[in-house]
Amino acid sequence: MPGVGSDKQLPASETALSTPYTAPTSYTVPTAAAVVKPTIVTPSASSVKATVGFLEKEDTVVKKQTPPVSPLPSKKPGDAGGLKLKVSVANSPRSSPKTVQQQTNVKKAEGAVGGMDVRDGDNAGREMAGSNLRSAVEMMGLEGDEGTIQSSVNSMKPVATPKSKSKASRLDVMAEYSKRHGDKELLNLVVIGHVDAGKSTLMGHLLYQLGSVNKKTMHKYEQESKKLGKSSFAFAWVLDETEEERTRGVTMDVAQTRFETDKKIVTLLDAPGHKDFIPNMITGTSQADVAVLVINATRGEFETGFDAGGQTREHALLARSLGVGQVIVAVNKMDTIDWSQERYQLITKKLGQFLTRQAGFREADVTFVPCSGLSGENLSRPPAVPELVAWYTPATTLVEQIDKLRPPVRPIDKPFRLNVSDVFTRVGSGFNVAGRVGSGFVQPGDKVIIMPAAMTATVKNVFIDDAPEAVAFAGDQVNITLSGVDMVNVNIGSCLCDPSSPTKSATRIRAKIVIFNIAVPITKGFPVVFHYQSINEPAVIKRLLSQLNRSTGEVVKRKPRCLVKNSSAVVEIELERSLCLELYTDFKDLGRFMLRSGGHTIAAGLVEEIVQSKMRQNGLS
Ligand SMILES: Nc1nc2c(ncn2[C@@H]2O[C@H](COP(=O)(O)OP(=O)(O)OP(=O)(O)O)[C@@H](O)[C@H]2O)c(=O)[nH]1
Repeated sequence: MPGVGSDKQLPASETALSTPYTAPTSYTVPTAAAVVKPTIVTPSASSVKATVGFLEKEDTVVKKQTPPVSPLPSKKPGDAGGLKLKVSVANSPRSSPKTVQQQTNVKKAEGAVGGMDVRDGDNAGREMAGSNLRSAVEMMGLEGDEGTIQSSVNSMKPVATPKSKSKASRLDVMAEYSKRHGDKELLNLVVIGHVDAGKSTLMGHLLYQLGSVNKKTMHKYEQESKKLGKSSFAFAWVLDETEEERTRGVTMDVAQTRFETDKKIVTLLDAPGHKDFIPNMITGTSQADVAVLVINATRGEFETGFDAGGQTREHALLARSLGVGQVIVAVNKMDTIDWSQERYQLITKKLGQFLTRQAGFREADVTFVPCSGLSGENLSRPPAVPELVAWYTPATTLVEQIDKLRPPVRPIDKPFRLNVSDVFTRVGSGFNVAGRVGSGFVQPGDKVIIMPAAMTATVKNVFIDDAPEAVAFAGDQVNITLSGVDMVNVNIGSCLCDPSSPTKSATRIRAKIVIFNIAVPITKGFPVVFHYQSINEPAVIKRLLSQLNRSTGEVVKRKPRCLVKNSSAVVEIELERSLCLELYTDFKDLGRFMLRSGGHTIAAGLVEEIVQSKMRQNGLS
């Protein structure tokens, strides 16, 4: 079958490094039609406990750029859901689809850290999945066991910060919040997995089965993909929208859309699997509550994805480190192995051990589903293939598993934060920003401070899925019309925040990090790429302050000379330019970051302290 199991490689010319840094952008196609209103859920005490600290986060970039000016493209008939958004870390104007070159600029940034080419990774980490990783993950408060999670994060419990009183007086926010808490729960779900595992096909087919894509559009995709000799990618085209993605059969950006099940309204983020686009995958995953990890069950292909160099482990570890607490493993392409129970059991056993023992997921938060994205078996309808029905009992479909996922706690009682993922003008409403509300809530009429420019602006309108709203809460993807500030003061990566509690802008931070399975130890001056939300920024590990016991977090050595694989430490990191960052103790979901080097993820970290802050440097304000 075409495409099955092929390891898609991009031509070298397209992955070559040439420019040192790219700012993120996003691509939004809101529409008045088929608007799906999100429902915010107040989780039960048990779900709160089980999801300590695992909340979605926001895009941030600190890079001066000319804001693109473009009207919003209109929705195409048959597009899934009411909103389709491409989230990426490339620097194209928001209204243009990403090109391979733009996408690979991310990699260029990594290769050019500190003026040093670290692409080949000779001095960088190789594999994340070390045998001792579990204890490292535990130290980060990511331990699967609930009790241990609690004790691990006790020392860094978020501090409740007061919400803006002026806002609360204008609208009974909690009443509004409860009103929106309808029957359906809102979930942000990222689809991850090794390249070619079938992520886009699986989700495209699911969207089709759920009626989010009409027959006419699907027929069009079938015809057009056939013409290109890529008929097996027809369902993937639902999510892979750009010409480059379709002709190459490679997802490059994170595609965002929505679908509804009986119990959930799901914001779906389809992440790229190719290793060149890990920064984009991080962007998407940092906004997710839960994940579907897609596995290619084909003989030899599961092994390739799971073994050293495959993205299965890296994606799972990244997701866990970025706060995703629940994962559904979709064991896909079961049709290629004749629905073999034996093979399914082998895969679920190996992955189950890895996810719970090394990646730090709780056993109860890992579920498995056998399916075929291509044939549509066991996605939204109970299986009918006799070979599967024979042993898969009781049968649970992918949608039923999604319905069982718990929504996270939305930090609406925290000060307002929105990291800007897009800046644009809109016909009829003027200057807009897009992004996800990271914490708190926002209403038309609110005054906000834009950081790091430190400018005040007024919120004129708040839109969710292109419909005006009286208030938007943490977790909502919004477009906000601003007035009282010049557009040049707002960039992708700027943070809109509550004037009574503005965000911090950092150039140097103290952070607790867990180091993955790196090949070369980290020493003072080690260049890294700092990934925070949707941005990536060159940085340097300036000081190694202490090495920690991976299990207890106690200091075992002060001022170590180097940090080896699978260890944990407190370090000082200097950022090339200032970033709007949050402390993990204040905003647990906004205080996490990843470090990469040489194209590999080498560590996950928590921001403990802003050591140095520069508000106006490098033309950022
Ligand atoms: N036989 C079979 N082929 C599948 C199945 N799911 C996907 N494929 C094929 O696998 C190939 C890759 O599918 P995609 O959906 O593009 O995979 P992906 O994981 O989204 O790829 P990237 O995002 O680029 O990593 C296509 O040729 C699909 O038709 C399946 O369940 N069975």
